[in-house]
Amino acid sequence: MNDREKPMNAIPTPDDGVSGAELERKVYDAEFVTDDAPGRAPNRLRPPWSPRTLGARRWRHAFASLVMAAVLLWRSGPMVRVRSVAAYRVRKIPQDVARLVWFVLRGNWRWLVKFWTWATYADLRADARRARLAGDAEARRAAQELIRSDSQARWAKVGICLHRIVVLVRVLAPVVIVLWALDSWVPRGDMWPWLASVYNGLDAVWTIVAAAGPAVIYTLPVLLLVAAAFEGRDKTPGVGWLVHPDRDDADSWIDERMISKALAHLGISPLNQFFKDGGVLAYTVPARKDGDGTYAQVRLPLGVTADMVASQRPKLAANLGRAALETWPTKGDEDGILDLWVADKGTLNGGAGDWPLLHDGQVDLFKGVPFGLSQRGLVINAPLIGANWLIGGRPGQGKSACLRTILLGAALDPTAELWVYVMGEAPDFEPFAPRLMRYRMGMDDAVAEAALQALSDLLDEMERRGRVLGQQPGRPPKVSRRLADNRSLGLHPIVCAIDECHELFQHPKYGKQAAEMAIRLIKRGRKYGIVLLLATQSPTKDSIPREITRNVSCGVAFSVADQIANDGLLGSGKYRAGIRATDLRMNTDRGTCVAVGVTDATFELVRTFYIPFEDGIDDVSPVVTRAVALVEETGRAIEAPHRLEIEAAPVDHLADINLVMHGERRVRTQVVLSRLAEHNPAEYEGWSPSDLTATLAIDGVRPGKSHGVMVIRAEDIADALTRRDDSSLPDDGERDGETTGTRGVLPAYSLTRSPRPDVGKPRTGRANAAHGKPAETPESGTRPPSLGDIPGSPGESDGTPP
Ligand SMILES: Nc1ncnc2c1ncn2[C@@H]1O[C@H](COP(=O)(O)OP(=O)(O)OP(=O)(O)O)[C@@H](O)[C@H]1O
Repeated sequence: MNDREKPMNAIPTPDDGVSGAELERKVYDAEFVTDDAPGRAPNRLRPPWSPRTLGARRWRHAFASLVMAAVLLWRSGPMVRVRSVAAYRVRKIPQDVARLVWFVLRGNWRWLVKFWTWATYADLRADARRARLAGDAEARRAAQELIRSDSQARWAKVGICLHRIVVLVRVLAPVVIVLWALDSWVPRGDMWPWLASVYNGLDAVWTIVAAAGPAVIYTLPVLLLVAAAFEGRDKTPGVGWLVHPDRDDADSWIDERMISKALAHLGISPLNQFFKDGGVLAYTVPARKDGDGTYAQVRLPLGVTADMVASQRPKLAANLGRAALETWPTKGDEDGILDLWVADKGTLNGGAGDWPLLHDGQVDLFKGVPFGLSQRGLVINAPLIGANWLIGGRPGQGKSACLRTILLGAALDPTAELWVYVMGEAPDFEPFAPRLMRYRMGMDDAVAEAALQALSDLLDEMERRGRVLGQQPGRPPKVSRRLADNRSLGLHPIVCAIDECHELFQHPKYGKQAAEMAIRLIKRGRKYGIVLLLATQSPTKDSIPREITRNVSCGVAFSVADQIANDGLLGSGKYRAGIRATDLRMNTDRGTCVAVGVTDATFELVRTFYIPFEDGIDDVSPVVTRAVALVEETGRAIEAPHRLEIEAAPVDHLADINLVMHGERRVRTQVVLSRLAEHNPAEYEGWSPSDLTATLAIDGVRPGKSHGVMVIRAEDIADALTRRDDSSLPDDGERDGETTGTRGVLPAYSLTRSPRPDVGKPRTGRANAAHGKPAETPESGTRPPSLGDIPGSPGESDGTPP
């Protein structure tokens, strides 16, 4: 390459055939093309790879990153909040200073008043005055006596104090004088070493006291000022002078002033009048951070109820700068107390996150199953034992997913027995099949019939459990973890879930019976570890019996259309009390529900955990596999476990009624019923007056009327008993050998249940098809592995309910 071909900025090398001097000259003549910033003198001599250039670049880069980070920090949420507070405080400085001065003055005045009250017994004197005006001589004498004794006690205390001071001075004075004299006459060097070190220690203490003295003297007035300002602070609720921002800053927090302001603009006349007259709301719980939001409790003024505020929820939310879903005004302990919880802006939009038991963990059903996050951001453990659930909402809002989460938790308790009935074509529970003892899914009658059979079997099981419990030492009133763990008793938890249950209750053939049985189970099964989980799209009074909605302990409502559906799921009056799933937005708030009965709180706004089972994602099956392994590990079986069969002790209703008459001539039927329930809850709890009438009718007794109320007469019962005893004498041809005790038991529910002639007819529902389990069809001579499958138990032979 000749010189002309070389680029201007090429560096000549000795190989180019130039001398060192030429090389140097050429270098000076050349010009480096650098990418330095314009305006800066080009670094002609330093090549871009020189260490100094690289170092400078690194510095520039570091500086740029630093600036970038500072900008990001400046714009971050917490910084914006800090800035807004700081700006707010700066704006308020003059006002705050004036307030502080006022507080200090008022604080001193309050101290003076307090001292005066204390010194002159002003409060007790006022009591005495009031008593005298009221003519209450006793109270006046008591107040005067109190003043006298209090003043004596006060002077006695002063005397004791003075006496102690004198004693102290008497003891200390000689010691101090001796020490002082010794130190004055004897040089330190001549003293015993221990005495010298005592003096050195005293010197050190004195030096510290001398140094700290001035500091204390200077800080004391400041402390006094702070204390006076604190004493003189505004004590009316809702007034905070340090940190409360205005509406502009409402994104960050809510305080009493903002709540009062928001309430003052709801358009509720008595509330408006209250504020107009200068009223100040009393906050029984001042606004405080509560989970992901703010909670406050307000005592409303005369003429205003919490319901009135709840009905203005959208306006209240707007006044507080929140969405309606983020604002929860509800009735407190009384109608006049408003519980208000306001979510931090936007926090409810996030999901609940991963289910805590997704990858590992086990469940104790007696402690509950994690199923969602409360509005306070805490994990809610769904109570199952002793509870029944009704889950509802508009289609596609997360009911089945919620039911699946609860069941999946239940599956992780190896002692739990699970039954699932899906009254529609939905594969939501297919992956559960290996862990389920009973599973039917489909839209045909056979599934409805199987569900009815399940309810009937659960009722039988309930009776059996009642008897087993009755035989245990101490007659425990309900199943406990300890009893459930005792396999020989068969008292383990049974969880029966019915998805789209309205299809069952509205079934033309089985609906009525299913509803009756479900009601009995819900009312009485809780004690016996039997749990019913119902999910429905349609919680109206036609689709779900009123008695069910009234008696379930846990109601869960996803987004619902109206007040009827809301109260059907959560209980009547909930809508009026401000507990409204109607505010949950369809699809936007999918997976979020309003739940009652799941905690001690009046309601919870729950973001439910979601365990996906759709679009090729299946997080459910691995948990089910784990659950099955757990069952196997504990040596249990998914199939019908052994259950202790206790011979049903024959219940003699007539004798029981006679017993609870307590020898009285006439007893009201209602009283008899409550005494019977007390006497034998397993048998009589849930009995209605018509049950009693029907039972008495068997023995020819009819309740009569006395003073307008239905009563049972002791003489009628005694006659019936005599008649019965006579007719059961051995020489009675017809009833030969039959004693009272062997006449069999009339199952409590038989009064409301009629035999089902169709049991045993062909069924066509699908069962566990995906998992290779045999379909439960009568043709194959099998029926669902039911509680009747215990050897020797009734119904084993023909599959007919007892
Ligand atoms: N907790 C949740 N978090 C996030 N998404 C959810 C949650 N629960 C449900 N979803 C979404 O909502 C969809 C519908 O849920 P799901 O099938 O449980 O509704 P559903 O109310 O039972 O509907 P349907 O009444 O039609 O049976 C799910 O496929 C899922 O994508």
